[in-house]
This record gives sequence, C-alpha cells and structure tokens, in this order.
Amino acid sequence: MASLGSLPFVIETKAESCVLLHCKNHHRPKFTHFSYKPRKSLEATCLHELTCGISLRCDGRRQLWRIKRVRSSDSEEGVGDVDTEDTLQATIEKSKKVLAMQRDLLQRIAERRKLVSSVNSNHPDKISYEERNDSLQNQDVASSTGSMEPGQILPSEAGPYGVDSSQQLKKADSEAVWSDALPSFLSRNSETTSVKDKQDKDSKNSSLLVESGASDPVIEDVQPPPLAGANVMNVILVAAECAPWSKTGGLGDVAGALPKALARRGHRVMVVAPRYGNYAETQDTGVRKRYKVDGQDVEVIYFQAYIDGVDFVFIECPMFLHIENNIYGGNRMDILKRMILFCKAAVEVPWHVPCGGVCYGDGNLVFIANDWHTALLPVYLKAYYRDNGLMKYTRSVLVIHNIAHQGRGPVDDFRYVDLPENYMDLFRLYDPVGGEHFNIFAAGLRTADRIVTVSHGYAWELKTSEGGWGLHNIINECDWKFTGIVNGIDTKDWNPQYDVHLTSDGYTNYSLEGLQTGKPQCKAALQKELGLPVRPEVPVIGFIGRLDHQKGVDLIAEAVPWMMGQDVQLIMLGTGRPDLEQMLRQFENQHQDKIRGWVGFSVKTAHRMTAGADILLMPSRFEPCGLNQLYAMSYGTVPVAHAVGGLRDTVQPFDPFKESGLGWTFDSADTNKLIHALGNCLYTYREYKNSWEGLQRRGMMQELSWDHAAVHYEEVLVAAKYQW
Ligand SMILES: Nc1ncnc2c1ncn2[C@@H]1O[C@H](COP(=O)(O)OP(=O)(O)O[C@H]2O[C@H](CO)[C@@H](O)[C@H](O)[C@H]2O)[C@@H](O)[C@H]1O
Repeated sequence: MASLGSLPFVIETKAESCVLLHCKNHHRPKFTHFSYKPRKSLEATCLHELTCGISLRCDGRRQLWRIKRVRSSDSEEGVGDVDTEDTLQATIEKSKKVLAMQRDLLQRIAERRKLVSSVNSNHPDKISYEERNDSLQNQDVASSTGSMEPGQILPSEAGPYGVDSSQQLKKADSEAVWSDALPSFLSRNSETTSVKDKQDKDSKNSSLLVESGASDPVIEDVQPPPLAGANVMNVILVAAECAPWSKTGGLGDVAGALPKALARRGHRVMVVAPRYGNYAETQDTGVRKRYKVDGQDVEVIYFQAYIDGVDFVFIECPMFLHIENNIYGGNRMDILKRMILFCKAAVEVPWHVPCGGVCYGDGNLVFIANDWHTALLPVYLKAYYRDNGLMKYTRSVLVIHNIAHQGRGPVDDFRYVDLPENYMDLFRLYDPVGGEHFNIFAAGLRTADRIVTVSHGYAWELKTSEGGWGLHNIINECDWKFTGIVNGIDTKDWNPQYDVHLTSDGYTNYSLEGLQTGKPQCKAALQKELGLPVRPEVPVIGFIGRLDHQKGVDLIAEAVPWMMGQDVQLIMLGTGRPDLEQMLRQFENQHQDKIRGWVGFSVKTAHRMTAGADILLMPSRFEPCGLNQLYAMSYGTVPVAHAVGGLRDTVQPFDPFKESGLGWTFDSADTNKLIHALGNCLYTYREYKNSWEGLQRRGMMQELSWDHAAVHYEEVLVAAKYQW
C-alpha cells in the first residue's frame, strides 16, 4: 500500500516493471519509483501534501497501470481491487477534507483581519520609526504585565519590526497569497490557489487510470519515506558565509553541507546568507524589503537557488556586495550594521521569499543561527515577533563554532540593535577582560531555544573559565539546552574518489582500494606543482588554516629548526595575521628545497594538499571541532594534533600494541610536545610501513558524513520545537 499524505493508495500491477508516482501539484515535482512484481501491493510514501494530485507513468511498455485511492480508515485487506465507486468515494472524502481545511483557513483569515483592523484603528497607517519603537516598547511592557492579548500583532509595515501582517492579509484578500503569513502546514497546502482551484485540481485527481507507454522513459529519482518521519519540519540555517559561494573557514563548509544532510532526512531546508558577489546560479526573486539600520532605511533584494534539495537564499544589498574576500572586514560598527541588517532580513525570509513558489511560513519552523554574526536572530525572533504573538511556532537554535569572536562592544552599542530597553540585560556582560560591555553572543545564547556546539570536547571546555572566554557562566546557566554534536564532512566535495581538484595536473582520484598507487601519485603531483623535489620516500607534512593564535602556527614555527634537521618537506597554506604570513614566506625563502609557505586562500590547493601530504599538523590551541583533520583522515593523511576540543574527540591516538588509532596527539600546546608527537609519527612512517597503512586505512574507513550529525541536529530541532 502506498500512501499520499494521509491518504493511502493501492497500486495494482499486471506485469513486472516499474512506475513512477508523480505528484503534479507540488511546486517541485517529486517522483517515487517502485519496482514491483505482478499483482502485488506496494509500500511507499509520498512526501507531498494531502492535496497533491498524482499520475502514473510506466517505463515504456504498453501496460495499463491502475491506482486506487481508498479512505485512510480503510484496512489494507479491503482494497485489493480496482473499484471505480470506491475511487469516487475516496475523491469525495478528500474533497470534503479540502473544503473543511479551506473553511478553517478562511475563518482564520477573517479572525486575523478583525484583529488587524482593530489594531489599525488604534494606530495610524504610517507610523514613524520612533513611534514604532515606542509602540514596541509599550507593548512589550504591556505584554510583561499581562495586559497584552495573546496573538496580538504589531501594527507595522515591513520595517524595523518587519511584520506586515496587515499588509499580508490585505494582499491576501486580492491575491490570495496569504499562505506566507500562515503556519507552513497550512501555507503549503494552500499554496497560492483559490478554493475553486483546489476543487478543480481535486476533481482532476480523481482520474487515476493512466495508460502507460505514452509517457517519457523513466528517470529514476528514488525517494524513500522521509527519514525524519513525523519530525519533518522546516529548517532555515542562517550564516554569514556559505560554501562554495563564500568561505573563510569551517563555518562556510558547515553552512554548505549540514543543510543538505537535513534535507536528505526529509526536512524542507533553506540556507540564508549574504550575497557578497554575483552568484551565477541564483535568481532574483523580485522580493524587495526595507529594514532600518542605524536609523536609515536599507533595501535588500532576495536571490534564490535550489541545489541538492536545499533552497539557498541570498540577501543582496550594497553593504554586502563585493566583500567576499573580506567578509568580516571593516571597523566594528561596519560589521555590526551588516549583521543587524542580515539578521533583520533573514528572520522574515520565511514570510517573504517564495521558494519554488511557496513561502516556508512560520509554523513548524526552526532557525539555526551560527556564531555571533547571527546571534541577533534569536533575539529579534523573540523581541519583534514571539513576544508579540507572532511566529508562535518558530524556534531558534544557536550553534557555537568559535567562542573567541563574540560581537563585543561598549554598552552604548545597544542603541544600534533597535530593541526595547528591557532587552539590554541580555547583552550586558561583565568580565575581567572586557569589563562591563555589550555582547551579542551572550544575548543570542540567552535567547535561543537550544544551543549546540560542534564537538563534545568543546562543549565541556566552553563551560570552563579558560574555554568559555567570558561566556562560561552563561553557558553553564544554559546547560539544560546545550549540547555538543561533532561536525560531519561533505563526502561529495571532500572525497578522494570524486574530488574534482584531483583530475588534472598529474593528480588522480583514489579510493581505499587504490590508496597505494593513487595517493603516491597525488604526492608526486603536489611536490611537482609546488616545485619541491619529487621524492616518494620523504614524508610531506601539511598545515592548512587561518594564521592566528588559535591554530598554533607559532608552535610550528618554533618546531621548524628541528624539522629542518629531518628529511621532510613542509607545506603550509594560510592567510591571516600579517606577521605570520610574513613568517611563512620567510621559511620558504630560507628552506627552498624543503618548505613551501603559500599565503592565500585556495580551495584547490587545500584539496590537493590533503590528498598529497602524508601528515597533517593541527597544533591548535583550541579547536571547537576542526574539519581539516576529518578531511585528512578520509584522504589517508595522518593527523598530528593537539588533543583539544574536537581534535580530542576525533583523533584517537595510535596504539602500536593494538594497532589501533588514527593519528598522534599531544596534550598541551607546547612545541616540545608537538616535536615529540611528530617524531613518533615520522618514525612510524619510516620504520613501520604496515602500521602506517593501517592508520591510513582506519582513517579512510570512518563514516564521517553529515548524515550521522544530522540525526543529532534533528533531535535538537525537535527539542526546540517543543520548547515553550
Ligand atoms: N588558506 C586556505 N585556503 C583554502 N582553504 C582554507 C584555508 N584556510 C582554511 N581553509 C579551509 O577552511 C576550513 C577550516 O575549517 P576548520 O574547521 O578547520 O576551522 P575554522 O577555525 O575556520 O572553523 C571554526 O568552525 C568550524 C566549523 O564548525 C570548526 O570545525 C572549527 O573548529 C572552528 O574553529 C577548511 O575547509 C579548510 O580547508
């Protein structure tokens, strides 16, 4: 038995073959593919809506396929044969349901309209920014003293407080686009059609007898039932960077990959990021909105692309354009204003941006904000909307990728974020370093429904005064909603078997089976490309990362004299602190035949180094998760890392007696300890080839994909959803 939404279907077949169920009404057609034996009922679930129409197509043979619709209450046994009366009955039942749903929707609209007009009658149509501010503050006070009605909404046009319920409802009247403002399960069912359209479509759906052979050949797109099952929800990940469009480090990788894994579990997933450049894949949605930033109205344009099951929405405005190489550049105020604008515009995306024709809506929705740059989003969600009876079913999760950057400023910065006075306490923080100050990360952590960080080790460290960078007390207070989930990797982008950067210049793709030939070929290609002596026996040591205090580049620098006494080659790729960049260049100049210091950001080189190096150094002082060691291991490159944060979680130390483990770790950020670990590593590389290969193989055989982490994220999203 197959089921479409809550309506089950039986597919009856007469010959062995395969068919496709095609949900025509869905804005983005999805297919379910069945292989089957003659006269057998089939199990399948359509991901689409209750109201989707379907048609059957077969694989080219001239067979007559039949599909029968039955009532959801029917038992399986009673539905074996095709019966037009039953089909008709099922259609009538379905029509009734649709009509009931539409009635319910119309009633809700009427109620909302009443509410809006009563609010409008108390407020002039156009109120100034300051008036809105007062109004918000007053309502906030009213709310907290209990005089505000539940569900009461703000009387604004899309502006600093963004919610334009009245506008939306007026528009709904004429254009029937009210789905934007409704909970998503209603919005999507309603799409943008009228009741009559629905009925028309419904009646069309009753003709379910399809002759095969006339249609296109089968193009398979296997869609099993959603892995998330009943937990399927709408998820919007908001981040300041998103690979491949924008990336300064690991956050970009996560924003580009985690959403795809969540989508694979059946969630409807969107990523919202600034549009820093002219991204070819994206289309102008035609949606333009204005938001207040530092008293100025700033217009944003929403662009959109649908890739690998994920809606990518990019927010364009002159503040973002052409800074892709300097995303976090500019002075403190510039960055703050960009992030304020970004968060204000992002939180309203589910209302304004129709992805595939249909907005996400604010029901059954969870935002995933990332780091301090988007930590204002949970605050705006609460202050502008949820405190005012809007977005009642929307939740937020804040992910900590790096606590070292917090959006700190003087207390006076509070005036830029356009929030009611009583919100100041969320931002206020005192610590011995910053004194009393304004802290955006603090406010986000306090406001989000759930907090995640990117490994268990880092989750523990964040609660200590050394690891929490002044936010440990807040994190300890929030322990009940705080969890660690180790990052995954994008196994499409970062996979030696398919890596697009290994297809030219002498490099080659390789898998576990081809490790012994493929990896040496990549090593030779890397040595050649960088102008180092092409010597297969010499260990190539790599470092990739931001050149800053976190990554422990200075520890490598201190170890360079020792390393140069060894027969090794060292390749370092990074950008960051000018003094460390200069140091890289200097090392290369001093040791032309042994060191390459590549100052720059090159994704291609990072991939090629990961494939061609034997060893990856990660002496990070702190490392929330670390992706490079995960990439390295999956390419058969052995990590030598400081056992901290996610590195401790993911690099199990080599045990020569048990022939277990994945690399070498050292327990404090100390040059001698680095040298000791690297020394053992080099000794094993040279003297114990089998052990070395074992290390490589164990690394490559790990399941490091995002699919695993996505299950844990889903648990957090569900917990957030039921958080009141
Ligand atoms: N010069 C360069 N050229 C090309 N590519 C370069 C590069 N420098 C860095 N990269 C790439 O940027 C990414 C860095 O990711 P990491 O997770 O190692 O660190 P980052 O500190 O940025 O991320 C933070 O967020 C991530 C994600 O949660 C955490 O894993 C991490 O611990 C935390 O510090 C990798 O994809 C790496 O290849």
